[in-house]
Amino acid sequence: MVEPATDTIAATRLVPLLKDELDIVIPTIRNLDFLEMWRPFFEPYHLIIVQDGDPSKVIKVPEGFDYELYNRNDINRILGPKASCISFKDSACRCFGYMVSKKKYIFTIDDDCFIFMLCCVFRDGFDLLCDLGFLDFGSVCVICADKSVAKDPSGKAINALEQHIKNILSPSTPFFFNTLYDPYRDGADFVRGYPFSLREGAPTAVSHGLWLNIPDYDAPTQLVKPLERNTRYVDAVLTIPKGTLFPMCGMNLCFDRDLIGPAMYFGLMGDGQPIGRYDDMWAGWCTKVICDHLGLGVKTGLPYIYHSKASNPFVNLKKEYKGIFWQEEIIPFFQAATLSKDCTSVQKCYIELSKQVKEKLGKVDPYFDKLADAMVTWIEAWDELNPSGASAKVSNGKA
Ligand SMILES: O=c1ccn([C@@H]2O[C@H](COP(=O)(O)OP(=O)(O)O[C@H]3O[C@@H](CO)[C@H](O)[C@H]3O)[C@@H](O)[C@H]2O)c(=O)[nH]1
Ligand SMILES: [Mn+2]
Repeated sequence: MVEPATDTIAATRLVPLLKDELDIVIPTIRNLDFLEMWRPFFEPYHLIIVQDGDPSKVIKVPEGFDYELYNRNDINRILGPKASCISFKDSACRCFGYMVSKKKYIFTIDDDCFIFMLCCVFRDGFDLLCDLGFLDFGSVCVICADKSVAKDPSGKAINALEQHIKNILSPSTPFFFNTLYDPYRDGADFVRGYPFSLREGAPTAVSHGLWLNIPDYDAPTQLVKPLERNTRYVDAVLTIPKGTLFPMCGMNLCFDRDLIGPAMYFGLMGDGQPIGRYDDMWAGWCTKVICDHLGLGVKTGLPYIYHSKASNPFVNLKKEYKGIFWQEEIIPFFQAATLSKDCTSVQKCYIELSKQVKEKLGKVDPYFDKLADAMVTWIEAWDELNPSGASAKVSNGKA
């Protein structure tokens, strides 16, 4: 058993921020041994595991974690006919976890993502990861190849979840760009010329983290640059300006469920669908349009996680290829999308958006007709499981 560095355990045990207000959602078709690496950070939190693929397969959850696990049979049982809006055989299934959660915040992470400072948290983390087949022997930490404990500028071991929580609990600046990045971080502030009337900022709805080692590239880029690894750790958190879309990746993502949860539908992907790997992208485009409309902020940058496994670029190309040309029509659609002023809730915004998808993207491909209908089903299911006014303090679901 790999012993985590004691100072890290102590550091993480001291600050399990939002322990009872945040759920960690993990989509998986693999095993969950990766949780051992995250134990000091994740053990205090409730996990919602969405098991994709064959529901008869038993997914073993390491001892000591508080979790609920849903497979396809559970999704069908809970949602009935509305389960048709939840993708099968695609990481898009993770959005079911957002719907069944009872908490105010969600952090979602893939099962091949690690604390990128592996050797900084677990002296022998690499050996265990190599034993588990996640890494080739001889890998070195992408940041501190000498395997010393790397720290952030304040000298603390990096805690990805804590950074997301800091991002989400501090305001965003979507209306005017601050050139010194996030003005609410220690050691930064608003620069000269920044209007004082805007310094209160906007509520942050989304914190979008990044990845070291395997970057989240599309299949063509993966094919052209199979050996490219991201080793650039940029110590910055940025608000994505109002009116600007971005490609949201679901690998390392945190959001405020009360502020934007109903917009985080990851679409119809995978089995039986003409497209895959555009789940998080679709959710990100809908989310950003709605955040802009409601005056909410979206941040990107820290924290980084270490993404260990590249999915197969040829399989990815088959999943993505329609998306690669459809997105040349989808992006202008979202860039031009406007929501009426009586769209005062996320649900109303989302239903309005679904009507525009049907009207304007339905002519691109009949798939978007289906997707628009699924967007409505998603909201119906969300409202059924989350009757408005339900207390955010309701206890966790069953394991
Ligand atoms: O059919 C599936 C495939 C995978 N999963 C789980 O989803 C995540 C991501 O899977 P994986 O790491 O294999 O894929 P990546 O290409 O690295 O993922 C990136 O692309 C996006 C795909 O839409 C994804 O959000 C990004 O992270 C793992 O946890 C798999 O276990 C699944 O549930 N069903
Ligand atoms: Mn991956």
